[in-house]
Amino acid sequence: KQLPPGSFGLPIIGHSLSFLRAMHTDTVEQWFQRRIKKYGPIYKLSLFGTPGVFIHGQAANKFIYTCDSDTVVPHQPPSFKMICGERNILELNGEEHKRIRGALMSFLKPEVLKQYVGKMDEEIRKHLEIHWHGKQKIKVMPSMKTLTFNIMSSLLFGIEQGASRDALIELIQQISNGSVSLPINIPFTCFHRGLRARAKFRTMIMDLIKQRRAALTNETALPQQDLITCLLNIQNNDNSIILSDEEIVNNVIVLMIAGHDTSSILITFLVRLLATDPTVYATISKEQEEIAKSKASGELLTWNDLAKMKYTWRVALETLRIYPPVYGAFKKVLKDFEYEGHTIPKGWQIVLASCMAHMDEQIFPDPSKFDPTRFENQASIPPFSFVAFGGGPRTCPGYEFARIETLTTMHYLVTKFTWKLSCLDNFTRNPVPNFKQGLPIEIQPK
Ligand code: HEM
Repeated sequence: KQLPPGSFGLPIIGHSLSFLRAMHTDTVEQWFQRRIKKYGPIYKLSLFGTPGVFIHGQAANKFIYTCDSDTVVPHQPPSFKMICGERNILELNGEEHKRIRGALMSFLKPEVLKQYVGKMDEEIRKHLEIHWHGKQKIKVMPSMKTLTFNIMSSLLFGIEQGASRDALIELIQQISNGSVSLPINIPFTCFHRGLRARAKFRTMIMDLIKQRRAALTNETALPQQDLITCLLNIQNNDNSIILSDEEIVNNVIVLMIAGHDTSSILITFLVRLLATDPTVYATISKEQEEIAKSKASGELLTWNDLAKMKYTWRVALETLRIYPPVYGAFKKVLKDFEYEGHTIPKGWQIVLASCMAHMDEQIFPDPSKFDPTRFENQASIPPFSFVAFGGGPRTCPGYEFARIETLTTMHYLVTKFTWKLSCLDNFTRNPVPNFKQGLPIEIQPK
């Protein structure tokens, strides 16, 4: 067998410590590049106790994202399955994955989500009214995390502001921390807290399922009122249910984890960018003010308004190119395969640095330059080279959801406030970007 070049480093520890250090200092790209110089573009390494192969680039993205699920599947830490549940979208493959994904898309597709622009708009205005108006200083990152969490609770579960929602945010935080922790179930560990939070969350969602099922039977709920109602309402051709109640619980947990951290990071980077790039600020401001002028006072944004925010979305995509919330992916090898003349053995993991393609100067000339015009003609960007939302059959199903909440939030921030950075806050990766001080800004109403 022609295994890739490289080394597995220290026994058990492998390269984990220096990799984690690179994540913390957001120097993962340089970390990978040093080894590329030494071993070439494909090399073996050992991370978190598992041998693996590092691959990157547009061709590698295409190969992995479209590889059949008998050969390569997503690889989550063992704690993820124990806390989120066995039947979540990230653990399932092939037909099972398709079924779950199809069910989630029945709510997350644009045709359904477009009805919810007004609801998101209300959540965002309420949030700014409570947390921004009348304030001089804001920590953007925690504020945006609360906002995206609230939007998700309202749209996915129909849980509006109040005690249940506050309880939920705490539980999801514990579940999220526990899902990527060492699976040691003794009091005071993150994992233990995560398991307890999951049990409480499960009870809450099971209660909601009962209520929504009753409302559907009495015809007091609309079929697409929220994600849970939508999932209960869809059926196979023979009228059998598509998702069991347990599957609904498992997948709602994954949606909450996958959805609220990522969008809040994008919005936080946009706020930072607008404070430091006057040209981008002026152009976004003009676009958003024109839309605001076309609305009556208090009128909610619509799907058509979002379609006019073309420049703002290009800026968001360019922000995702340079600062992708999800930098890469770990995958598990189920059977030996050949890649670029190397054998990748069963049992290894693939460390796919998918977003390294964002800095490929053959595809994105002068890649460090912030240039939203790159996204003027999206069709001209080669497939699998802009992968902030992944690619292939597992492309992020939350793209449209993220687009609506990002554009609506930016509309109200730009038309209602001006701001400047309180300090030059840096971020670490953990594994998603996290501003050390939460990105503090000073704001003024417009
Ligand atoms: C800016 C915001 C977002 C970014 C950058 C993002 C990024 C990604 C990426 C890169 C993947 C693929 C990971 C892989 O290949 O291993 C993914 C998958 C996923 N995302 Fe997102 N995401 C965002 C927002 C959302 C939202 C709002 C939701 C839910 C409403 C969501 C739900 C999911 C789910 C369920 C998956 C797994 C899909 C599957 O395995 O079929 N994401 N996301």
